[in-house]
Amino acid sequence: MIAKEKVVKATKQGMLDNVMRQFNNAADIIDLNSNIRKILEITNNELVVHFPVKMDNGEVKVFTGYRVQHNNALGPYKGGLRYHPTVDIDAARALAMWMTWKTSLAGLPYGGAKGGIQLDPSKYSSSELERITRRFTYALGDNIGPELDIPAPDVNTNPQTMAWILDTYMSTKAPAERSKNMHVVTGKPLGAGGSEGRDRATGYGVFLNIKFWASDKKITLKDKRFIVQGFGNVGYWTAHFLEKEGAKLVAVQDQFGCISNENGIAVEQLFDYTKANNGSILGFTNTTPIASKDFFSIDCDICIPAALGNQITEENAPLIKAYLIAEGANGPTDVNAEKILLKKGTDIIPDILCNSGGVICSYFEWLQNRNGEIWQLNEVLEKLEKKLEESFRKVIETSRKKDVDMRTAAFIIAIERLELAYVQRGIFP
Ligand SMILES: NC(=O)C1=CN([C@@H]2O[C@H](COP(=O)(O)OP(=O)(O)OC[C@H]3O[C@@H](n4cnc5c(N)ncnc54)[C@H](O)[C@@H]3O)[C@@H](O)[C@H]2O)C=CC1
Ligand SMILES: O=C(O)CCC(=O)C(=O)O
Repeated sequence: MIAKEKVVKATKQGMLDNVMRQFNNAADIIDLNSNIRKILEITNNELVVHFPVKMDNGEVKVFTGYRVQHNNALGPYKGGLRYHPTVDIDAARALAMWMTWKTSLAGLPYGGAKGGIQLDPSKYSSSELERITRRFTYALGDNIGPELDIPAPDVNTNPQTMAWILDTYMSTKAPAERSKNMHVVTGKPLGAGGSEGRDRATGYGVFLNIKFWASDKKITLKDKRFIVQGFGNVGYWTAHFLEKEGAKLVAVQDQFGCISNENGIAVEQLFDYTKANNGSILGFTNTTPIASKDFFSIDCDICIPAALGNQITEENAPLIKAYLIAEGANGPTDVNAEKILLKKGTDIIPDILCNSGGVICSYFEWLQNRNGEIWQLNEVLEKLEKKLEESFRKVIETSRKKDVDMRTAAFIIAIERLELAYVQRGIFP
């Protein structure tokens, strides 16, 4: 049973402080019912687990895992699992809150959750990571479930991780119940109940949002120069679709460093190179290494942060030359940096809209598992585009109607949907 103790308001600087400031800003503008504000500004449930795992050399290590469930007024909790040294309770709280706003904005029947394990996966073998994931799943027990809380991939987790979770979770159920639990996680490999298109869904969604934005501004993406921070699932697929549209990748940053070429970096070749180079972009042909601190000041049209939170700060925001920031990552821009950017006329497609293609496709996977259906790739991508376009239009319209930036508009839509749910249920008329 998860402890029911509710968390106090954000006190630390960082992602939690950021998401709380974003929430309070929108809640003030719509004069959110004070009772509903009390519910939304804290998390429903928080689980912290310490679990032992035997390493390849026989040593036992104890790991710390988290799952924070922020809100489920609109449906089961939903959100990814991150394996990274920066994962802690505040990071999980912040990321869980963003999931609540994201699923609400997308019109999905979900709430928000997030979690993960505090570790550096590059230090462990594949079989160690499998054992860590399986023990974590046992530790989470029935605090996750197909109609309760549905994890998915995030930083340093992938379809394989989801398949281990599925297999472990199913093994705890009676044989006749097992196949009814396929939708306990999404982002699974195709052979293990995954959906066509989930691999590319987040990056495709980032790309589509950029395309909708460009079409709204009556500009074309051909020959536009873009930079990407993070060349993992989200960064790679975003770059893939932008390149297909005729845009030019001029710099990339990952955890190992930063490379640039103003004449363009070939996305598919870079992807193949990273696969053969332990995931690193460094040393790729025809590129110049540059200092990571200079990444955001590179001359370009579009900047796509697709790695970790709080990357665009008060320090580097004034140096950014891009006129559009498309947030592939969750929480990449801190609130003070955003003020600087908006003041100088930079547009920002906010994370809860820009990267929502992933969770929308997860919803499609969940529906397919639940209903015993298998959809074709084109069907998935068409449905995804339709949903994303609806969200984008709503955000643009609200932003114009209320004369607010796109993030504030997105938060207003998300919070108002939750407010309506509480009010209509008669809990807080
Ligand atoms: N995978 C998904 O479907 C979704 C992911 N996101 C968000 O997108 C972001 C990236 O996630 P994924 O692509 O799934 O992760 P990933 O694990 O596939 O890739 C992460 C990338 O970020 C780079 N990176 C890590 N630390 C860095 C640093 N300090 N500086 C620069 N680069 C760094 C890594 O080298 C790697 O290229 C995260 O913020 C995640 O929450 C958002 C929605 C859905
Ligand atoms: O696909 C999902 O359920 C959630 C993905 C995620 O963690 C996110 O959107 O940040």
